[in-house]
Amino acid sequence: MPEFILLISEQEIKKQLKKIGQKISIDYKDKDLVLIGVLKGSFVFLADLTRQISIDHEIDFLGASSYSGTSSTGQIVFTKQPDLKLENRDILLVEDIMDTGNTLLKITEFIKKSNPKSIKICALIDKHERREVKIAVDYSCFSLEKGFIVGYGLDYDEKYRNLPAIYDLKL
Ligand SMILES: O=P(O)(O)OC[C@H]1O[C@H](OP(=O)(O)OP(=O)(O)O)[C@H](O)[C@@H]1O
Ligand code: HPA
Ligand SMILES: [Mg+2]
Repeated sequence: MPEFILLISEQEIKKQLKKIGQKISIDYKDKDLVLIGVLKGSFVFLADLTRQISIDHEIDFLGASSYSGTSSTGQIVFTKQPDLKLENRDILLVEDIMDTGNTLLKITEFIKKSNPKSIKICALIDKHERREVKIAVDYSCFSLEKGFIVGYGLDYDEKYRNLPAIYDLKL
């Protein structure tokens, strides 16, 4: 039976999202902010984060998938492309987790082709142990060293996205 070790509670997530939302609202005041949620994992995080941002902004989605079980296949497949025009706009990529960093590196390179004014990254979890590429998170809600994380949108083979808090999964 899998075990779920609570790492970050619902209350802690709520408190941290309020802070990050306020910071984004200040930093992007007078900018043309577009949040791009990376599906599927970011759907819960994005839904809560957007409601903590007090300035006008638009929302779009991009789909990227590479994990099977607890490891990356190394093949990042784009399952959806953004619909909005991104040229000359201020893009904030919203991700559930940066792990090896390969997904966000590839997405950043892809979005750059649309000639945005700026691109930054907001991640719920910045996890360090398996990092393979040099890429920085601009807005990090929680920093973790290791573990395989589920809940609050994050899955293991498509399950456990519905858990309300953030857990370390022990298989
Ligand atoms: O930094 P990396 O090692 O590339 O890992 C991070 C990516 O992996 C997960 O996506 P996944 O492939 O599981 O797709 P999902 O969002 O649909 O679950 C996660 O949502 C990130 O997009
Ligand atoms: O720790 C993780 N949990 C869930 N999905 C992931 N995708 C990359 N790392 C993880
Ligand atoms: Mg996944």
